[in-house]
Amino acid sequence: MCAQTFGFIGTGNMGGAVARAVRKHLDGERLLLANRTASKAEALAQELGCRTADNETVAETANFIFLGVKPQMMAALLAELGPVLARRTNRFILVTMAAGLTIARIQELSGGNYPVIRIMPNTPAAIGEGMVLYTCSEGVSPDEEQVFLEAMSGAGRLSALSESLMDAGSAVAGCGPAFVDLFIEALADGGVACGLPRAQALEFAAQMTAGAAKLVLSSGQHPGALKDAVCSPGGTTIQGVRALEAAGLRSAVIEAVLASYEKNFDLK
Ligand SMILES: NC(=O)C1=CN([C@@H]2O[C@H](COP(=O)(O)OP(=O)(O)OC[C@H]3O[C@@H](n4cnc5c(N)ncnc54)[C@H](OP(=O)(O)O)[C@@H]3O)[C@@H](O)[C@H]2O)C=CC1
Ligand SMILES: O=C(O)[C@@H]1CCC=N1
Repeated sequence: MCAQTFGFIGTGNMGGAVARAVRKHLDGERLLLANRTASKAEALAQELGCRTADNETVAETANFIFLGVKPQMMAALLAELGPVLARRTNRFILVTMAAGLTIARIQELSGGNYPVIRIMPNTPAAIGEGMVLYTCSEGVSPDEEQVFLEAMSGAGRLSALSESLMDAGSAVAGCGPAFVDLFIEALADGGVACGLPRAQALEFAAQMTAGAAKLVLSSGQHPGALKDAVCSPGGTTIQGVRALEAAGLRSAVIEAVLASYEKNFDLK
């Protein structure tokens, strides 16, 4: 078990998901949770068997300080934490998960050239099936990166990514669960339209989506080839593919990723 303390400020959807993942490889004593609405942190602390604290205590004591607030709230939070961080004499690393905000911006807002790890997680991290992109600032040592990666390994796949590509990666891996959830919901609606009970339609749609994704990853085959393997000549699937192409599915998905990517620039 890791001897470092991990603190979370902001335990909402994403901060909470990452805290759940980190707890798998971290003793409860080493995990501190703070949230504006304290009851949210308290409920999660009860679930995870760890402690709550206020923002100041987390900023004073944690070795890895996860900033789990919305990008629009980051300036106010770091203005509050800045004096506390400036008083610290021991080593700490800020971990930001905020969409759009660069490492340089986090350093500027925090008032110090502190080491920062910028991550882009996603909600499946809560169950160990996440895709977590990360980039380390100068000043994060290889040993510290290793400690961080071990603690985060319960989140799913971790992939180092140049900061210049973080917004693009975010549009695919960070926002993507929402796009896939829409697709699963629509698949289930289609099943209901064909007469399936709702619960079964949803189960079939979700398990199929998980299985298809795992097949892409494990087979190494191009998704186009896997699609071809499903489409029997003169069969049923190709008629569905025809309908999706007529409705512009692929273009719609590409536009969705671009729209999410572009929004990052409003948040900087
Ligand atoms: N949701 C997602 O899928 C992803 C989100 N992110 C990033 O994660 C970050 C959080 O997003 P998300 O979890 O969705 O948002 P949420 O609104 O679910 O969570 C934000 C949390 O921060 C708390 N908070 C706000 N201000 C403060 C403060 N000053 N001190 C302590 N706690 C505070 C809020 O408390 P309260 O309970 O009072 O509202 C809330 O619980 C964002 O920066 C986002 O860009 C990154 C990848 C994916
Ligand atoms: O919608 C958002 O802003 C966050 C960032 C990536 C996923 N969700």
